[in-house]
Amino acid sequence: MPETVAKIAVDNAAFYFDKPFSYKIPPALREEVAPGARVTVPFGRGNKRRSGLVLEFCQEEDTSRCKEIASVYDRELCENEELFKLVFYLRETTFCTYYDAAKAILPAGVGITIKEYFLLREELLPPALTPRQQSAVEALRARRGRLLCADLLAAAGWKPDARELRELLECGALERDYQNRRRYGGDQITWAKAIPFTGKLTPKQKAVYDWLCTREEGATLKELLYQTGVGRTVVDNLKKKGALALFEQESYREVFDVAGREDPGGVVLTPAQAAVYDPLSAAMAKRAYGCSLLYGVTGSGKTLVFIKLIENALRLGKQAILLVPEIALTPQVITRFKTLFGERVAVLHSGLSVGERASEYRRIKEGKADIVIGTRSAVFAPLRNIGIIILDEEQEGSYHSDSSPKYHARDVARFRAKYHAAQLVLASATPSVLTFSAAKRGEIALYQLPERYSGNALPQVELVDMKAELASGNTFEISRPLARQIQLAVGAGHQVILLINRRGYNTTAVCSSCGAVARCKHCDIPLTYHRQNGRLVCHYCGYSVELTGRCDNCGDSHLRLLGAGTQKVEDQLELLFPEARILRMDTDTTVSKDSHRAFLQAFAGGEYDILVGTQMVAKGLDFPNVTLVGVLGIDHVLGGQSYRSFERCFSLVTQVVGRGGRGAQSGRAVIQTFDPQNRVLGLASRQDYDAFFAEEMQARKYLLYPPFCDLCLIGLTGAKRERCIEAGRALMEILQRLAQGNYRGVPLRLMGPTPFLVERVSDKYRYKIIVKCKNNRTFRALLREAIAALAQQVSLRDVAVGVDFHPDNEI
Ligand SMILES: Nc1ncnc2c1ncn2[C@@H]1O[C@H](COP(=O)(O)OP(=O)(O)OP(=O)(O)O)[C@@H](O)[C@H]1O
Ligand SMILES: [Zn+2]
Repeated sequence: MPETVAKIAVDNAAFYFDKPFSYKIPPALREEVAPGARVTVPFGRGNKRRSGLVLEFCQEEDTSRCKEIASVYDRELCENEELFKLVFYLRETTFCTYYDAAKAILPAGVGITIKEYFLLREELLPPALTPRQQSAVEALRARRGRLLCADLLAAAGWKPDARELRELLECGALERDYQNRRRYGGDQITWAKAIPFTGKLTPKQKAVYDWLCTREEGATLKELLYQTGVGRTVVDNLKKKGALALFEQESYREVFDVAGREDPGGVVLTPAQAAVYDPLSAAMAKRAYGCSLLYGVTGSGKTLVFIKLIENALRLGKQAILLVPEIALTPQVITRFKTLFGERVAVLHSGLSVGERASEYRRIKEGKADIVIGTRSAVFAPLRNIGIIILDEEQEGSYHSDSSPKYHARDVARFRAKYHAAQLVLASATPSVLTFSAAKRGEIALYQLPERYSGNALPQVELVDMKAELASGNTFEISRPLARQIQLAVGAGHQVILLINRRGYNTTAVCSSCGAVARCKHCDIPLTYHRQNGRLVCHYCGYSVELTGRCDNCGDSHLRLLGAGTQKVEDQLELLFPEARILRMDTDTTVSKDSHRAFLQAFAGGEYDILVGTQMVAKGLDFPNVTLVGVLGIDHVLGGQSYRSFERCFSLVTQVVGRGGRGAQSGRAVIQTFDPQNRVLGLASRQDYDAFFAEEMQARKYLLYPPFCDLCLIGLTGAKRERCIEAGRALMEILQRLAQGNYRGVPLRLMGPTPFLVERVSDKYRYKIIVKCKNNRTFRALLREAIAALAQQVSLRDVAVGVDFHPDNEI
């Protein structure tokens, strides 16, 4: 008799092993188990519990070797056919596992962790026990016969595969037991507070304790670790000694309420804006999929068009998703939309606590919200009846996920818009070359807003030659022309935004005796000095050391700080403009969740004259009183290694220049560079996107880059460099063989293996093979086959293989 089994993909699989396993469905779970359900199953020889995703039901003749599903913990995807289909789409197009795809689609916090215990069965204990078995049994008895796996191993001094442990399991005296724990309730953040203490402390513990004593009300654990540079264990040991207390506290709320209300009907579009709105709203009413690019200069009122389009969607009984590239942008946008649409707006982004996200998710699922605003992952919002999806600043790199699944929000949005027969609108003042070329070829519709709403011209841009500044004796980060403009603007009661393209006080520490740069122990990257905690910090892995001035390379005490960061510029501004009120915003000052909103509100309210910040101040913000924008450190972007460096530089300059002159007064911008003759900067300062686009297309055609081909990066990661290279060479050979065999005729260019720009991160070596290709089903089949063939070579299994179809930083 054939029996129905569930095909299940498990968590923690390498993607070439990610094939469904058959499991029997116990009668008690018949009702609950369905395709899309997340379940726990016994897996492998030890029958350890794993999470898994039910893909489908099947009839099988011989089920004698099938195990049974243990429990069901989540049915989210059973109830949503579209999102379940998205799992398969993500796996096919991004080379992730089924389970990772499901994890990305469902909100964080819906997941579970599985805790593993041992149970003692006294009656089955063998008569004679070894000393270690004896201590294990005693430890179990002390806990009424049930102990966490790890604790039992520690008590007995066993490794997980110890023979003495296996004996007890085999005779049944020990039994494994599992408990699912929902990772919920993340609204809490952990705080630490010093307790009067006189006992002995290690030097590290003492340093932490002394720092904490300076904080009367305590500090968040995160800040404590940042400021003192120690690991969590030091803190835990202090707690054990009774020198500090850890406690949980409710975090701030980011899903805030807004005071006023405004009727969206009161928003009146200009004729130019209406010319964009009319055809798009007509298309929405027709209920057919469409994709368009809204190319509108900074300050042209794209947001107003979004508002009206979304209002129209609601009128048609439909729903909307608005994606923005940065958390920093959400407060302004959310305030605007909440004022207009109130409760109908839900917010989803990574800055929310797990609890907040779960509650917003629920509101969306229950149909209490129809407008979802958020960053990349909000594209997965469980709306059932989407009319429009908008990607604001569609060219931004943050729409691509760097961890598995390495999806691009634009692709997911397209999938969803097609499913719902909805409109997909990509908006930008500087569209990506890819999107603009698609619009030019007529593959997607093109709408333009060439004028600012205010009628003002775009700000006038001045390029300042920093070589000349240096030559004339100004060693400050701020050039004299910029300083003069700041003086004028602040004097007139206007506001200024300064963009600095780095964080930290100084970028690097260099030894003036031997010339060595202070580098991270675990990554091939220089450390960055942070003044707030007086430490050199690795921006890749978080490693940090105290800055002593001593060079690790030669031992001399001649370590000097080089380069300029936000903190240093802030200091110099204070010197130059002692009267001005300065606000610095970067990832270090905005660690706490609510600070973005608080800072931006204060700036909007006129509490500050100058806003200094990293990229987070460059985009999307709308402050009518800003008339001057200064750009420092743009040369870093220009000199970037990516084929998109010029595009990024052009976009960044345009965006930041566009923050000025949005209100009644016109704006000005000053860009400091060591390369004032640079063509891209020249085009950017004239805001000539069309000329830039034409040049860029020529270069890309000549050098073969997107849109003239697709890119694919195959990453090889492992603890040993030689193994990565070896695996890379083997994979190259396999790819070449396939391309000359069954896949003859598939367009393909292979390069590599070469190291990543940063070869080692967190003690792992990283190599890459770059493939220029046509990313379609055939190519992906070839790639799958090649990786599966590589996985056959057992000797290379310690190298992890990953695939990225948007490797913009590495090519
Ligand atoms: N139809 C309109 N009615 C009233 N105000 C408008 C209208 N259109 C634009 N504005 C105002 O003009 C300013 C710029 O608009 P908005 O912020 O939407 O520009 P944008 O195109 O999104 O710019 P950016 O690309 O720089 O983000 C805003 O203060 C906005 O309120
Ligand atoms: Zn590091």
